[in-house]
Amino acid sequence: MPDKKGGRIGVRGARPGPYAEGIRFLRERRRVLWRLAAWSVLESGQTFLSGYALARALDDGFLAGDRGIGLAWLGLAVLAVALGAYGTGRVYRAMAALVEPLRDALVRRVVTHAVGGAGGGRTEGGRGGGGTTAVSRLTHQVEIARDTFAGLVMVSRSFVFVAAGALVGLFSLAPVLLLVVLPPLVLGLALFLATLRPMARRQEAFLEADENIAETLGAVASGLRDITAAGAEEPVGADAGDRIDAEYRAARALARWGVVRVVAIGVGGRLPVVLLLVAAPWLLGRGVTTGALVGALAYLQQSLLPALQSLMQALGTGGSRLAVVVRRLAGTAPDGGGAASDGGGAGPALAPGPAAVPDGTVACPTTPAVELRAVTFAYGDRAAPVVEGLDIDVPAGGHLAVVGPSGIGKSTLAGLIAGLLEPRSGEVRVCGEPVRGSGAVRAAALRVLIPQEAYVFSGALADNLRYLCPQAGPGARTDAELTAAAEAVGLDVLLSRLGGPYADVDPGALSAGERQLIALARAYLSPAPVVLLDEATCHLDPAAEARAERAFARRPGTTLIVIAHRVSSARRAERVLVMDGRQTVCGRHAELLERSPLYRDLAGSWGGPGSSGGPGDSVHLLGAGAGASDPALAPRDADGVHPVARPGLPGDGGHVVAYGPVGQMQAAGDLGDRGAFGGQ
Ligand SMILES: Nc1ncnc2c1ncn2[C@@H]1O[C@H](COP(=O)(O)OP(=O)(O)OP(=O)(O)O)[C@@H](O)[C@H]1O
Repeated sequence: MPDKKGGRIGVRGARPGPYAEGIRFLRERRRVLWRLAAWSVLESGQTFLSGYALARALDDGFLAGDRGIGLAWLGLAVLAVALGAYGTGRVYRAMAALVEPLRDALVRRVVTHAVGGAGGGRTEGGRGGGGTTAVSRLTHQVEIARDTFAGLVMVSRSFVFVAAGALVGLFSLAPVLLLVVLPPLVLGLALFLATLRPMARRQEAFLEADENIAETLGAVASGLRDITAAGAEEPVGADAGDRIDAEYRAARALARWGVVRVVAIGVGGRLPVVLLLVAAPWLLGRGVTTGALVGALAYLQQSLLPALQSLMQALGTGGSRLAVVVRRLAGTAPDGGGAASDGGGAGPALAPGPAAVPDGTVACPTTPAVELRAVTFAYGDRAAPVVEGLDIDVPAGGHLAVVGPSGIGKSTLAGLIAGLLEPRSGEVRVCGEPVRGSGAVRAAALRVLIPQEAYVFSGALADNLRYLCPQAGPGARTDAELTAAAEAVGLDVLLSRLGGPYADVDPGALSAGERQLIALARAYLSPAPVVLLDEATCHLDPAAEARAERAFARRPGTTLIVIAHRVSSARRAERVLVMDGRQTVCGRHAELLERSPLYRDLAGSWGGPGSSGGPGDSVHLLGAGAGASDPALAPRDADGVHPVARPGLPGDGGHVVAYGPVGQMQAAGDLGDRGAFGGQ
């Protein structure tokens, strides 16, 4: 909305939108447009004569017994066709003068933006591969935009001039013909125009659904090992099925509007013919000649109907495609954002969002890095929930250990965070991205899950290690980085023994622990900032496990969640989540030893009580209703620093475990007969 000073509220000084730019582009090329129009008149002359000459040839020539006149009129029509063809050739030349500058302008913008983006810190120091890929992808889109734009201009122009030629011809033959032809033609056109907007929206929805499928299947194909390892075939299959269903629905909605469009073509293109035939006696009675009737039919069948069909086809599909492509290009999002910003063809290299930190690991742009909100999950509709009403916040850079008896749901929790399992209710986010639905692919790129079963494939060790890294651009790993990662997680001995990163590995010849080390180094090298280790070190000895975990804890920008099977793992973590159904609690190791009988038992069975908490560690065991009255929690809640008690959790089964910033514990519960640890 323009404001009183003539600017635009909120966008003063901003770049004009793509459509405004399009209009300006055309205005600046008025001369080319006039040239186009002038040559198009030759085409309309041909249309005019196609009916008029036929009518005259019949009425004044063949029906009047004068073949010479008849043939002369037909000859004139043929001459007009030749002239029209010449005009069409000139139209193409004028068209080049219109569309090539458009292409140049779009390419200039894309390249400028990509180069600027590379300099703006969105690519990792010195690596330009992602920029090259993005530019190549976008210049391809520019070609699509140019071709589609050219097609639209050609077809719209052709319709206007053909319609003008035909209508002038009908009027010249007998004005009363327009009475029969014009109403259905106008009605059909109006109906078609009314379908444009809704159909464009459906078309975009369909394209988006289609891209979502491609994206999901791409992610599934590249993550098959993870999916199999985590036993997530069913939910992943269900997710892909949902997307296929969504595309099916989008296709049906599009098809419904397609029916309206067919009706529009019928009304605008076919109905005039029928009406002309039905009204023939009436028209003949009003002085319309046989030749004029045949000429009118020729106008309808040979000129108007094909022009109308081409227009509808071009505007219907090409218009929507152009709108999508132009919006992406105008957004100058090298990922091809816009409708497909949820991954539609977006390469990770220049994707908007998290910035790359120096070592190529993506930094979480948000904290908490992992959020669970009132998450309830069960394996099956009638099964008892494994996780119920769970809230967890793990701050970016945090280190959480998850412990609990066998079968309590630790791997399930890892699967939920990784987005492999779909909660019955609640929401899971990684670095602010929902792990299911629209943000799933982005979230998947932000986390890496290493399960207990380490998969190593036959081939070069380097290929195994780079398996989760992009080939080029940010996150692509040099040989030196491979060696450094191997050193960090404790794979260095094996690496030397095998003969370097390019030595072949035979998975069968490796021990379970060695395979785990390779999987750990692979996760270490991935650009994902959130690392989930689901008993991924269980085959390592305690010292090797400690070395690997410490490596991840020190890895820049990393949020580490370890499903622990040794007390030493829990002791190393900043916080420990003790999964115990409704008695799930979270706290420091020392606090939990004091407060959680289960944790004490686990620690005991693991072989010792471990260390005690340091000074300043304190614990709030919250009994029924304590959340509201606990003085330690009330001010935080009031300040909105952290959500605490959640009375709205489903049923009475909810519990809240909130893991605040490092060095600060925040927790409370919707307690009832349950408890949660909190401390600060
Ligand atoms: N794919 C599945 N289908 C049905 N039930 C499952 C599935 N995976 C796990 N469960 C059940 O869910 C519950 C939690 O299992 P989960 O593997 O998450 O526990 P866990 O704490 O990781 O166990 P462990 O320490 O033994 O690995 C168990 O009762 C388990 O039998």
